[in-house]
Amino acid sequence: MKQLAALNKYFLANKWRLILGLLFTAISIVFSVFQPIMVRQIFDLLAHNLDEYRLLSDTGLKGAFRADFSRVLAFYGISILLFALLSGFFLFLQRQTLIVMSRHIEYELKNEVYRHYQRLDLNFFKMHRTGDMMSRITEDVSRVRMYVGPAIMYASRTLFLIVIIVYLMIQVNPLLTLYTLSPLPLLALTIYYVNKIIHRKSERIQSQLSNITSIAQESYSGIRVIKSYIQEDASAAHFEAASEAYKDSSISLAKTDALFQPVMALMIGLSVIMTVFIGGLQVIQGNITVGNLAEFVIYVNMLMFPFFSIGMVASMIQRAAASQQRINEFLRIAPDITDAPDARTAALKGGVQLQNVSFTYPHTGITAIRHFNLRIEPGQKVAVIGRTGSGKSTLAQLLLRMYDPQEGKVMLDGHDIRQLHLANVRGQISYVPQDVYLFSDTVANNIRFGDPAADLKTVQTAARQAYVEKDILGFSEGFETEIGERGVTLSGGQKQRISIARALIKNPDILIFDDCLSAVDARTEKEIIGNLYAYLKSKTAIIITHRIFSLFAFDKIIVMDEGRIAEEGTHDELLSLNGYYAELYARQQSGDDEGVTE
Ligand SMILES: Nc1ncnc2c1ncn2[C@@H]1O[C@H](COP(=O)(O)OP(=O)(O)OP(=O)(O)O)[C@@H](O)[C@H]1O
Repeated sequence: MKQLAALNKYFLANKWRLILGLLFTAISIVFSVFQPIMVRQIFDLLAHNLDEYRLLSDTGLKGAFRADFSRVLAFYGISILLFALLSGFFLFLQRQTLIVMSRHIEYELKNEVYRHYQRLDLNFFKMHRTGDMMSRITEDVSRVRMYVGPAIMYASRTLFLIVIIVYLMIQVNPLLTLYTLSPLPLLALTIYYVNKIIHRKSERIQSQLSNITSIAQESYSGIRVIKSYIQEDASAAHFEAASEAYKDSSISLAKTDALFQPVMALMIGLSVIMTVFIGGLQVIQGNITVGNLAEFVIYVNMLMFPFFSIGMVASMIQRAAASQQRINEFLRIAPDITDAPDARTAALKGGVQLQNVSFTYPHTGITAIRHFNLRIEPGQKVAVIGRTGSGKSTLAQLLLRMYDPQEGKVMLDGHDIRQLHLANVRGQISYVPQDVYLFSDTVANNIRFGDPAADLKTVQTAARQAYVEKDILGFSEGFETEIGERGVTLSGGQKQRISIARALIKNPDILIFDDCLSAVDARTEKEIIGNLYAYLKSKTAIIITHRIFSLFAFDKIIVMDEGRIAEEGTHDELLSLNGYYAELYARQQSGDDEGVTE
């Protein structure tokens, strides 16, 4: 249960709601125990006065006696109603404080987990499944809420009720109390175990349901492949099998649920019978009054739910502890890439230097960069070419400080990148990734992601520079067109260019384009490069590519191979080397490969 201690800070932050909630619970219970006491008084009054009433039957006082007695009964009736209303009112306030508190804690915990995810390194996201991360922030947080709200509410109610009622019962007759309460622990235990079985079955149903959802989702996304391979029937059979497993589990849960109520009723019945039987004997022996017996029967009924909830609360707490442990597991992971204690902020001009850098991906052990040295002066344009898997994208990740190299230094304008604030580094570099990602939002907002304060005119200019404005104006709602599942479907080339516009609008000093023109045709590519040439005039640009852009006068071209620089120089210098670059150029010229962009 120590996992749940992590939630104490939230209780502290919500202490007034908690204190008031507990106070309202106590008040509500005090009002509720008046009812059995008054019932006892009515019964005793009745028993006592009935004989007197019979004696008066021949006198004229009978009518007056009845009227008086009716008034007393009415007084009791109204009082019971009043106390029930007051108890109900405080019960309402109890829920308004404790359940509201649990919703606040749920909100704060969810935000804490989300904020933590945002701070974690890329490595964390590579090592954990998205579904796992999502379930910890949704289902696990919901289970924890059951502890911080309902479990506390039921537990405090149970505790107060049991203490007060058992005290009152003992006052009347300790022996009868013992007999009456004896079946109740059994009830709590039964509920606990039945609840565990129900929970286990519900969990299975939940995972089968998510399996069904993902099968359906995959088949909708891959419908073109399914149809073209005529796999509709196989796909339906796959879905049916998953549905059947879900149906069987649901029926099994319904059976357990159906048993639950009768078992409860049996236990309650047993307690009441025991009370009436033993209590009746006690009345005959003159140890207690008939009123006490009636009072006891009400107490037993009042104790049923608290004992029932002991089992429920115990399993709620167990589940919450398991969930909180899963949440803590992630919250305890600290990002490796953080600001150094003495981190500084610098206005970068665009100088980039890598000194003997070696980098191995921590979770796979693949060495992607080996003893790498490179110097780029501010304002230089550099092309990075190389076979697939040669480490080009990894180089970009190191410049953005998504990872720290195990050896060597990455420097920006002479500052070790680890000595600069992370936000300072990433704020001055624009990166266009290889696998473009656009959010489900409007085109304009997707571009604005690079500069949230940008007005429409600036957005339009960036789109024009990325040579995508014409395409956007062709959409039904122009820049306000929604992208994503429910919006317009963009071509790969359009996505790439919107992603470039997003990088340009940021207006940084250093830009890294990671093979981001692979999906556009040669003519469009030429236009973009023409536009970029003007835009990049005073900026440092690193263009990772598989194609040779001979139009673009790069200050330097590097050819990478297995994480090292294999060739380095200008276009002409590299051609004269007669190496990989010259070979690629020749291949592109002859049309064996994609054409050289000219
Ligand atoms: N996130 C990662 N985790 C583990 N290994 C990785 C990761 N990204 C890349 N690698 C590995 O590092 C090596 C270099 O990959 P990288 O993506 O840098 O190559 P690349 O030259 O950009 O390739 P491409 O031209 O296909 O994009 C490859 O062997 C690759 O499998």
